[in-house]
Amino acid sequence: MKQYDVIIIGAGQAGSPLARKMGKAGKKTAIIEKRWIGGTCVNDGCTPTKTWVASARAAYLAGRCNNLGVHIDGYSIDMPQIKKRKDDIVMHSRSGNQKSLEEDPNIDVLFGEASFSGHKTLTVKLNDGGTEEILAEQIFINAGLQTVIPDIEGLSDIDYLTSTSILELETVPQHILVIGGNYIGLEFGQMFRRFGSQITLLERGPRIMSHEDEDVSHEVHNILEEEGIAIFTNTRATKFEKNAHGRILATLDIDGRTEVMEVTHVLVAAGREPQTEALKIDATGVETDEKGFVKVDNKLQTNVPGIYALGDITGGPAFTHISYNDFTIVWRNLLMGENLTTDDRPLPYCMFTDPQLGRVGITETEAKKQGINYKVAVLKMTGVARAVEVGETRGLMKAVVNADTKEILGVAILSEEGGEIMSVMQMAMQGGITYDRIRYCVFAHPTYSESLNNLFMKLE
Ligand SMILES: Cc1cc2nc3c(=O)[nH]c(=O)nc-3n(C[C@H](O)[C@H](O)[C@H](O)COP(=O)(O)OP(=O)(O)OC[C@H]3O[C@@H](n4cnc5c(N)ncnc54)[C@H](O)[C@@H]3O)c2cc1C
Ligand SMILES: NC(=O)c1ccc[n+]([C@@H]2O[C@H](COP(=O)([O-])OP(=O)(O)OC[C@H]3O[C@@H](n4cnc5c(N)ncnc54)[C@H](O)[C@@H]3O)[C@@H](O)[C@H]2O)c1
Repeated sequence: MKQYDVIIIGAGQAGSPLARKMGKAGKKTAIIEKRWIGGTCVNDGCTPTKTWVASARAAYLAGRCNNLGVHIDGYSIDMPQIKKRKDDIVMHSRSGNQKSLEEDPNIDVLFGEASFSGHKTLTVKLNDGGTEEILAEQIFINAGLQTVIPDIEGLSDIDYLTSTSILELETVPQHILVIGGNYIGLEFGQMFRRFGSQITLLERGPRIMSHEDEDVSHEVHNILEEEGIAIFTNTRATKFEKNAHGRILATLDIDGRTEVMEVTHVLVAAGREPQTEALKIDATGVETDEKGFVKVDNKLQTNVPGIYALGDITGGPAFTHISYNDFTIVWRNLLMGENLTTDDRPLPYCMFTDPQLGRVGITETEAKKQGINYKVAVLKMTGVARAVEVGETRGLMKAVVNADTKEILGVAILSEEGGEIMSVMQMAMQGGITYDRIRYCVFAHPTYSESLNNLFMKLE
């Protein structure tokens, strides 16, 4: 059995940078990856999807540039080229990541699936064949999530798509039924609508994006419908079958009413679940919750000293920047003697629909629930000079503030580059800048951020 100082399971957004830091610190390190270096974000998450969102936006702009007085004869979608551009960007990132790990003499990269065979021992079923037994005092689990496949009659008999397999398409599907009305369903739904697919989207809850405020989710709903996406809420697919023409017949329960719909493709976007089963984690005594997420304390250590878990597998918010922040906490605590925790870290995120939804802090619903004496400011993008000038007037800016202290508690920016505007607000929130100061802050004209003046003037 080969002994290491450190073993890392999963080369995702926390595992890869942690391996590099451990190797650099002279620790004999093994990193085990069953698929590709870089994990979900680089290979089948953020990077490829945002690359495709950019192509889809180009199509959208081409379709409406007449409004700006620019006439083009028409445009067409070259899906093989769109895919190749995405593949090139992914490969560039993946191979750069892999090279940086393989170049370090202290790091062994093992391609295979890891499972625990004992307290701090692992068996790696190598992708090339054979197995390897390894052990270490310090083990870091960064195994991430996988798509949840709902238990629906006939689903396993049709060739359904997931957020991973859809990225291999070289043709534009005629009609996609999307199951799930949150990040993955909405980003892919809008993107493929812009590539030319007919999109029908099902959400089992009463509205899409159920964790956002109702007015925000309503606005996104309207924007997507305006682009031609059919959205059914309170709806579930109950059965799938193939007809004689090879098309898919989906039986839907739409708010209690049954309807059969013919589609060509089904995209499952109903959530993601932890990849703990294959890890055989029971052998270690590490505790997981009822869904299989690894339980950790605020320094990301499990109940077994020396075994840590980072990123999505802990059940925290499933975002790349959170996984990366987990890495920075563990690395600085263990190698730089710091005493950092996950307590009170901000949670910004951005949904890359167009317009984007940039979000940080609490929603109005949460403020109400917490009994805070709050005030809300809302500014429609039609009232933002920059938005009018560039012709991007869909969406709104919303801020929730503490009425007593003037503290900014949360914002939702649904606008072009909403993620960037949200980040300006995040900096203010972290720096303790209250809304009354932003109201009279001098911003360059005419930028989107300048309209934060007007947003907070709504509170006068
Ligand atoms: C379609 C899509 C779009 C997304 N877009 C965004 C976005 O725009 N912004 C954002 O912040 N987040 C986005 N996310 C979420 C983001 O990708 C994840 O939060 C992030 O990748 C999590 O990183 P991680 O390090 O925790 O896990 P991962 O990146 O999933 O890495 C885990 C790695 O562990 C490996 N592994 C698992 N089990 C084993 C095992 N037993 N043995 C060996 N290896 C194993 C896996 O193969 C994987 O490579 C998106 C996700 C998806 C699916
Ligand atoms: N821009 C981003 O940051 C980004 C983009 C994509 C994914 N992600 C991450 O990936 C994770 C997974 O995203 P997701 O959208 O797949 O999952 P999700 O859990 O966020 O949303 C799934 C949606 O599907 C619905 N649903 C579940 N089962 C259903 C069914 N049988 N029929 C109809 N609707 C059903 C749920 O009510 C929910 O609205 C997210 O938590 C997010 O953190 C982030």
